[in-house]
Amino acid sequence: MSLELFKLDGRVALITGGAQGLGLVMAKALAGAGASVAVTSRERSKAEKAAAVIGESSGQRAIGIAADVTDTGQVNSMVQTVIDEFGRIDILINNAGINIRKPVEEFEDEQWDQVQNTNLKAPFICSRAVARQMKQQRYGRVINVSSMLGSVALPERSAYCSSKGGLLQLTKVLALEWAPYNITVNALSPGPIATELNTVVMNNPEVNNTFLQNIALGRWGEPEEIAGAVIFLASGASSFMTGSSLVIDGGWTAK
Ligand SMILES: NC(=O)C1=CN([C@@H]2O[C@H](COP(=O)(O)OP(=O)(O)OC[C@H]3O[C@@H](n4cnc5c(N)ncnc54)[C@H](O)[C@@H]3O)[C@@H](O)[C@H]2O)C=CC1
Ligand SMILES: O=C(O)C(=O)C[C@H](O)C(=O)CO
Repeated sequence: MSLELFKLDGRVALITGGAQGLGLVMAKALAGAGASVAVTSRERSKAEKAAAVIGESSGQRAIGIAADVTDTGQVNSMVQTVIDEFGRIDILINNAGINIRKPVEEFEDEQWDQVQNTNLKAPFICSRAVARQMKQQRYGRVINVSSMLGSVALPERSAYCSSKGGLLQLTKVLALEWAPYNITVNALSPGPIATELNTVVMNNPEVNNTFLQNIALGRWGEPEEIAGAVIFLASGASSFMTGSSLVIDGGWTAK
């Protein structure tokens, strides 16, 4: 056994929403382990800027692609661009996600749909889009970024918790369907990590305090603290793991 198990030389990774937050950290981590990467954002300039930063810091080839992951046509062309540019696609990280927090009675249908389309439907259509290439290669790693809130509930997060719980189930079904092709499908379930998504929570002293009381380690996670887990799930080190979820929550769910 050696660290070779974690190396990603020659692998090609696609990270949705990879221009900031956890997506950017994961893209940097995979490039640091030897992978070529494609990062996507709805804004071309953001995607290309992130790719330039990743390429510079890792020495690996990195490209930025503009795509809205809720649009099937854009997703299919995003995947085709990766295959045209790199000749293959080994790792898909379904990372793009949003949250809308409000009581159920105040939720509008469009807001519910927006959360479900981004957090649950998009991982479905992105995974479907890479399936043909990964099956041909007889190799693939799909990583769905779910959440601790896929299994733990919090008030005012009806759409978010439902979407992330659904994503854990989608992960299992894809794992079963694609196991015969040597494609593994796993979820990453982070707990509270200090990113833009959580600014509103961190800036509310009362809610922030409740969060800190629930996190056994007593602090928010830093985005870089998920890097090791994503390299594990993307590499040969996790070869016998599929249909599972890796929880990185500072001990919240252990309480
Ligand atoms: N930060 C945290 O505490 C946790 C985050 N997560 C999940 O991690 C993922 C990344 O979140 P963060 O980096 O924290 O948030 P973030 O808000 O910094 O990043 C989310 C990214 O998704 C992109 N995105 C949203 N809708 C999109 C669309 N329709 N098409 C393309 N891109 C789109 C955004 O532009 C942004 O780049 C999300 O799925 C989130 O639910 C899960 C558990 C904990
Ligand atoms: O509490 C919220 O609201 C969040 O958005 C929290 C994180 O995004 C999350 O998924 C924690 O697991």
